[in-house]
Amino acid sequence: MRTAYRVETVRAAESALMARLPEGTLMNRAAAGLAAACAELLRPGLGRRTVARVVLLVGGGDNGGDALFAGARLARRGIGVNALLLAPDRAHPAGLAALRAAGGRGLAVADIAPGALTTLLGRASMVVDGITGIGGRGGLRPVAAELAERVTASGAPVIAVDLPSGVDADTGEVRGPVLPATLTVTFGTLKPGLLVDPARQHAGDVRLVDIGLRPLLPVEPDVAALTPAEVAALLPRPTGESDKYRRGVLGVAAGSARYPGAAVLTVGGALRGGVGAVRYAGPAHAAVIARHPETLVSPGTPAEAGRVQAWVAGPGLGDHPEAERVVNEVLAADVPLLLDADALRGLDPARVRARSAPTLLTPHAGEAAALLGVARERVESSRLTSVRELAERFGATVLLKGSTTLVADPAGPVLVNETGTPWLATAGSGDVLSGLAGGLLAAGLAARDAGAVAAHLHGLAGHAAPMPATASGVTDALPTAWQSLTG
Ligand SMILES: NC(=O)C1=CN([C@@H]2O[C@H](COP(=O)(O)OP(=O)(O)OC[C@H]3O[C@@H](n4cnc5c(N)ncnc54)[C@H](OP(=O)(O)O)[C@@H]3O)[C@@H](O)[C@H]2O)[C@@H](O)CC1
Ligand SMILES: Nc1ncnc2c1ncn2[C@@H]1O[C@H](COP(=O)(O)OP(=O)(O)O)[C@@H](O)[C@H]1O
Ligand SMILES: [K+]
Repeated sequence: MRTAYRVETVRAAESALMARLPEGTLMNRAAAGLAAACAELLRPGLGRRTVARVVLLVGGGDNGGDALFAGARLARRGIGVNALLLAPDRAHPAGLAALRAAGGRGLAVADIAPGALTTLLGRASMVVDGITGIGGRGGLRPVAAELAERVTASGAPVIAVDLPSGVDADTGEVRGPVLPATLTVTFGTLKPGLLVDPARQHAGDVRLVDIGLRPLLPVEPDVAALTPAEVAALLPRPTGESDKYRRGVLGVAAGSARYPGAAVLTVGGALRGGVGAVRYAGPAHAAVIARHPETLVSPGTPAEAGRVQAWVAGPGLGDHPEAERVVNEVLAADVPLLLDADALRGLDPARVRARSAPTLLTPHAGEAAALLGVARERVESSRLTSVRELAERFGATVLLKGSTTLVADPAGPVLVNETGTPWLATAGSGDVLSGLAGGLLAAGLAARDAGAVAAHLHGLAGHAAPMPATASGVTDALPTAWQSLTG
């Protein structure tokens, strides 16, 4: 797993580690990793014998200290380094002394004329952002924000130290001005904000520098991303003893006379979720059988459909009374259940909490907002907080779809999917995801794993589908995605 820890945990681990090591060791390790990353990016320029010039943005904390010590290392290699000090009286004293001793310059931002600043930034091969790291509070303050704007306008590549300045390390929220980076060099461990949008979008590529923190971090992270190998290990595979019933049967209650396509797409995803069979129950049975002849179809409701190991309900059900009956029946079934789309409308947390079998809810931001009684924008800006709140409120696993797909249980780490692509934002692709995750539930995966594995495969299929991707194209690309994981 790629793991991320919140600031409080990082600080506790850092203090425990610092107590065992000579003063300055951790900052020295951080600065060495940062300088190496900068030098690597500068190398092509140096090869053409252009003069490399680096500008450091230095805040009043240790994030600025990292930048200054890294700048000193670069200056010792003959690179021109200018440090712009936002709080000159609080700039890391040892870091500033090291930079000056190595031939670099420290300048108070307030003392630089606007024209001189434009020239400095215009000539910079790169800008190193050491304004704030894990000590940053809220969006950048006015002086830092103005400087950030000038840097962005200059077009110079920005290397963020630990985090892009202005983002919330713990939640991935961005509440005000921020300095977007080309590359973020982070220390000891990833922070949740480097994995979760909108902050993640500002981090560029992320490189983790080992400073020896890992053994001091708790086993359980706050946020994690499954690696491809971990996803591959979770994929259900038939064995010699398997038959179609033992592999799992998924029931699908989706689609309506008005939306038959939702049934077709959900079943399509379900058939590629590693189950032995898919039962479809509902009014779109003719459309389903026409497209997927391997489906066991019936026109009735879930209670009449026969035995299944899990249910998926919701996509395209519509909002008529029959849809309500369908949702009531699957809520009463004592097997794992995935509820999406129309099945989420007005869903009562008490009814979900009362279930003894696992429940997986898969809202997009609008559906999540309705369930939480907040505005959609609040969910989009606070994805991590929102998914945790929903999981807690419903006592269920929640997969929040969108620019970063997150899967949360009421307790424990939130899983983030890293394979997604905005091409998946196409009508019906969520239906495919529901079927796929439902298939994995029926095959025996825990709700959290089913959600995370489905999101991973769905993202890979989104990349593999012919452009521009359609929901049917994503469905058809799922075997390619599956095979890319299993070799
Ligand atoms: N601990 C360790 O072992 C290691 C830590 N390491 C490094 O230390 C970093 C943490 O350092 P830190 O704790 O000093 O906080 P930091 O991120 O520099 O921010 C505080 C400064 O920012 C300012 N400021 C705050 N908000 C602001 C805003 N919105 N807009 C503008 N300014 C704002 C704030 O001002 P103040 O509120 O005090 O007025 C203060 O000056 C960490 O990310 C990593 O890089 C590495 O060396 C590895 C070892
Ligand atoms: N900006 C985005 N980046 C990556 N994935 C996205 C983005 N927007 C939507 N998606 C994905 O596209 C799918 C859309 O699902 P959903 O909103 O339920 O649409 P529909 O109801 O039309 O099927 C989800 O898997 C979601 O995570
Ligand atoms: K920073």
